[in-house]
Amino acid sequence: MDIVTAQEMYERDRVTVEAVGLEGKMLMENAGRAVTQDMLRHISPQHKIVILIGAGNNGGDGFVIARTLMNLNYDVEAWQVVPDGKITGDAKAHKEIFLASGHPLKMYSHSSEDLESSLCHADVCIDAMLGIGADGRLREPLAEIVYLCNEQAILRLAVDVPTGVPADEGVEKFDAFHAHFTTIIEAPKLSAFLQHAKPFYGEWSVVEIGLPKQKLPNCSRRLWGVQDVKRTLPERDAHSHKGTHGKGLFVGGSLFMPGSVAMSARAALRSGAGLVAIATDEQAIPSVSPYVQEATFVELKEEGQAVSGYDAVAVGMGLGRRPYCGKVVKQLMQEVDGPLLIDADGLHLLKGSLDELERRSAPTVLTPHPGEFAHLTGLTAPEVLQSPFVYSREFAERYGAYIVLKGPSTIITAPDGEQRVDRSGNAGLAKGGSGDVLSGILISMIMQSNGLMDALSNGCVLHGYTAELLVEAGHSKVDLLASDVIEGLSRTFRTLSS
Ligand SMILES: NC(=O)C1=CN([C@@H]2O[C@H](COP(=O)(O)OP(=O)(O)OC[C@H]3O[C@@H](n4cnc5c(N)ncnc54)[C@H](O)[C@@H]3O)[C@@H](O)[C@H]2O)[C@@H](O)CC1
Ligand SMILES: [K+]
Repeated sequence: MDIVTAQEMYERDRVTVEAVGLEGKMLMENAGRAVTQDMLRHISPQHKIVILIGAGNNGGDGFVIARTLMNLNYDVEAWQVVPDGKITGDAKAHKEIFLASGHPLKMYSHSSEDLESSLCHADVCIDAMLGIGADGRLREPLAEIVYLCNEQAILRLAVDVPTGVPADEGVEKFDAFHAHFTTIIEAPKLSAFLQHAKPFYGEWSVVEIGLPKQKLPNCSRRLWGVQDVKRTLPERDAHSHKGTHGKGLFVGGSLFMPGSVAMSARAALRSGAGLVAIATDEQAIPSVSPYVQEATFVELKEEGQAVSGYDAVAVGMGLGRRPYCGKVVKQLMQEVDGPLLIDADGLHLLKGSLDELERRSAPTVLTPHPGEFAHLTGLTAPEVLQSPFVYSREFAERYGAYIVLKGPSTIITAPDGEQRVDRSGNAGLAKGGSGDVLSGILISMIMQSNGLMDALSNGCVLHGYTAELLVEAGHSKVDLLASDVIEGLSRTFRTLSS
């Protein structure tokens, strides 16, 4: 499923109207009906419903939704919250159809008392005030109406985008309708994946309104989920041997942080890697080896390691930040001629050798969380969180690297700017060790897949989906450990192949 900016959505509407002749009025009818159908999941015939209708096409959708619900005999009060003169074009046409159908329309005047009393007696409030056309902070009377709605103990449903939420990234502060559920039209907008905007959407679903898929412009962003993994995960060949599934090297771990590299290596094996070697401090080997008995070991040396003969290398997990570790990361960037994944301490140390990153011709994968990405880019973490799509694309293009920007919505970016979003997982993953496990799964996927983007996207979903399955099957989001996710991979692979 594509993920679009407001501009890209307008372009899709334009192409639909111009290239295939589906008129705007017809699209609005489709949109209103599809949204109603979706919202009926949350509405019962006993509910009193208030629908709030704004000036633009989002309001136009509102007229269609109100008419559809009224025709189905639902108890609906439709409120137009802007002056008549502001309603134009397709929205005006649908207002006329609404009125000609004999349905009553209430007008919001300067005093909010009437609307407040209606909201007080309602069970459900549908927000069709503002969609992707929101421009700047909410102006009156919308700001006050949104405040009133958010104050009520009422089920709040939003059409396309909750009023006040910018569709795109880059906006720091806004007031907005706090929806429990949002029905998004055709494609989720960027803000549905931003930490500060996402809560306003509540749970969301997407409805299709008849845009001609074959004619739409290509989109460089898409959502990646379990179905995509099923479609693209390589099958294990019955005639394969351990070499077929790749030999990975994990560089990291230290006397006081032996667990990280151990978990990465074990996660790689659990997700199908054929052979795993670990380069770590000599003193760490006795504590790492019992946890990953299948691994072989090499001693991590200040003067450099032998890096040939591996299909992929990961560095950073539990490596520490001792002065010589920076040299280790630099040496790997210079000498690893296959895929190199840099995580955790490796990312911290990378900051001093970004020129090496730019020089690398083999693929490099960076797996930062927003704090690590902020450190790498010189941005602040709030800046990263406000505009993760644009900043990760800029960095990936500039340095020719793959970026896996981790979070509740993980954004995976290729050097050519292609982006995938994985929103699997749960709060149980917000624990030490999760990143190490993810790195192990990613290395394993990199070694077994043809394309790097599929490998990274599938790895992220496998990690998140495993946490979901574990919480369904008896764990809680509180007790879940990163090591449970490693052991849970067996259930995930079984589920995916059934
Ligand atoms: N053909 C299309 O373009 C379709 C559009 N659809 C709907 O149309 C929406 C987009 O329509 P529009 O482009 O008309 O935009 P909106 O309906 O989001 O709103 C634009 C209007 O809101 C007012 N406004 C903007 N910012 C404001 C603020 N901060 N405070 C108060 N008022 C503000 C403007 O005066 C303008 O009249 C989508 O979200 C979707 O719901 C659907 O009907 C499907 C088809
Ligand atoms: K809305």
